Amino acid sequence: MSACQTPIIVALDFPTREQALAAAAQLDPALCRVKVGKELFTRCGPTIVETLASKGFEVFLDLKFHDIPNTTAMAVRAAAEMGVWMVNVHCSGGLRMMAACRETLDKLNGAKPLLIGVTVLTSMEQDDLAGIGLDVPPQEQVLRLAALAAQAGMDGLVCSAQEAVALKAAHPQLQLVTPGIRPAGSAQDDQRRILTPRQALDAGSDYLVIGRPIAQAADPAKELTAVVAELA
Ligand SMILES: O=c1ccn([C@@H]2O[C@H](COP(=O)(O)O)[C@@H](O)[C@H]2O)c(=O)[nH]1
Repeated sequence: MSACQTPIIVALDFPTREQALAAAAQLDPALCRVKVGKELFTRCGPTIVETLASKGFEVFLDLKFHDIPNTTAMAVRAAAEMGVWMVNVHCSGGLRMMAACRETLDKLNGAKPLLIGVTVLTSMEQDDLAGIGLDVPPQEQVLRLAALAAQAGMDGLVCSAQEAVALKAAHPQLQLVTPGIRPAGSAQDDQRRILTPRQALDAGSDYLVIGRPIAQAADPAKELTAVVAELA
């Protein structure tokens, strides 16, 4: 049973172990989980996950695996054996790839991470999709990938909170993990499909991924407390 009482996941996108741990030291594991992504993991490796877990944090390993079914399933198994709380793969790897991950996790003994499929990155809008040959609105592509993820038995999706209402209607069993969260007044940065924390929760998001607005703030604890208050 998690000690965390909120849906907030803080993205620790830092180039060094010291910076990530300094930010984490200002966060309370009762108020948030943490996310280790490509930059921090590539710099630090699995020990950063172990250290954050030893400090009481549940860790979302956000490496967005995307490869052939066997390779992806073995990567997911390695993440599970690391003890992470959540792991993800790209839905665009296809049904057989996601099903291989599901099957591999189901065969493991002990606690298993939540297996989450990434739909359309929250940094992308319709023009970006057109650029890669997908001339459809983001929500249409998200729903198409969500149907595949549901068929594969995934636990949830990474999507924008802007798609949460439609996704909860179509697939109520899938947990929605939503980056692109911007408290009112925060910089949009490279994100495109954004909502505020309150809007995201009201739309049906289960977990809110927030990086720069909390982790890179002068006072991360204060920013986290403000988001917790907005959600109360
Ligand atoms: O569609 C996606 C999938 C993952 N992310 C990750 O979430 C955080 C968001 O950070 P912010 O600083 O709040 O923008 C970041 O680690 C991304 O890699 C995403 O933004 N969108």
